[in-house]
Amino acid sequence: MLKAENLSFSYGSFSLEDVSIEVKEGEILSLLGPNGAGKSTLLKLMFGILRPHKGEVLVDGHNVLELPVNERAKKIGFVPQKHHPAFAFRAIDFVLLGAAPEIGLFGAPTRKHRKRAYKLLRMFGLEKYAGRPYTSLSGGQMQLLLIARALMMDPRYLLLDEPINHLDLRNAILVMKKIQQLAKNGVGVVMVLHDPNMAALFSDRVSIMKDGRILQTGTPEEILRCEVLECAYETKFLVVDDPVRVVVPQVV
Ligand SMILES: Nc1ncnc2c1ncn2[C@@H]1O[C@H](COP(=O)(O)OP(=O)(O)OP(=O)(O)O)[C@@H](O)[C@H]1O
Repeated sequence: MLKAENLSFSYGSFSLEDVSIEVKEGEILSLLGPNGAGKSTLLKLMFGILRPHKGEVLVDGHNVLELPVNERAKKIGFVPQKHHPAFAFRAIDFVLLGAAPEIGLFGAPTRKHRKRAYKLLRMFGLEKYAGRPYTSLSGGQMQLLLIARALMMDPRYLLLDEPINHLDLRNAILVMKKIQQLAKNGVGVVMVLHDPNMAALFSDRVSIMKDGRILQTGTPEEILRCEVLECAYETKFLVVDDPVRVVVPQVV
């Protein structure tokens, strides 16, 4: 279980207050909420990049801040929202960067690391791009590569910040299906999404945030309702349930 318990944190004028969420192995939890609600901040707290002023993050019972980097990387993988590589790594070398906590600053990847990196490229259908510069890949391919990099240490939990941002629908579905497959293989996933319909299709549970707080957590059916969405986004919505739940903003 990856568990954030009563987290509080602030950056000057913004504060996250008393936030608790948890995800089990094999479960997908989506985080929704308007811009600036604190979703990315919550993921960074869960990964241990930020230190909460109050509360703690426990991964399988261990405080995430007390784990050595190498141990934490075996537990949690993180895919950040923005990525600007310093230079044009080849796709295979970019994936190998995910093993850095194990390799260390002065070490070199072993045969085992290379084998795993190629296996991940194959898993995402990217093996033919292994030698291509990361920066020459499409948005969807880059997103898959970022996820592959986060999987190098075979983590039990994956934190994904807007994994389908900027992707067309075909690539978005491709990435979401890969995430679903990882969850079927036992990985616990927390992902930030902006599209409630993707959350409805691919999540076991949804948490909705506003102003640094969790408004509500529940099944997609419990959360993706007009009252909850209108409270979070201050916009009118239409929710249709046939044949699947569809959320549409009301524009008239
Ligand atoms: N490094 C920082 N220093 C100061 N304020 C920050 C910093 N990072 C984020 N913030 C502020 O904290 C608040 C929450 O930001 P955060 O990125 O967590 O929101 P979010 O819900 O992920 O937003 P979005 O959907 O736009 O990505 C915002 O008001 C943001 O401006």
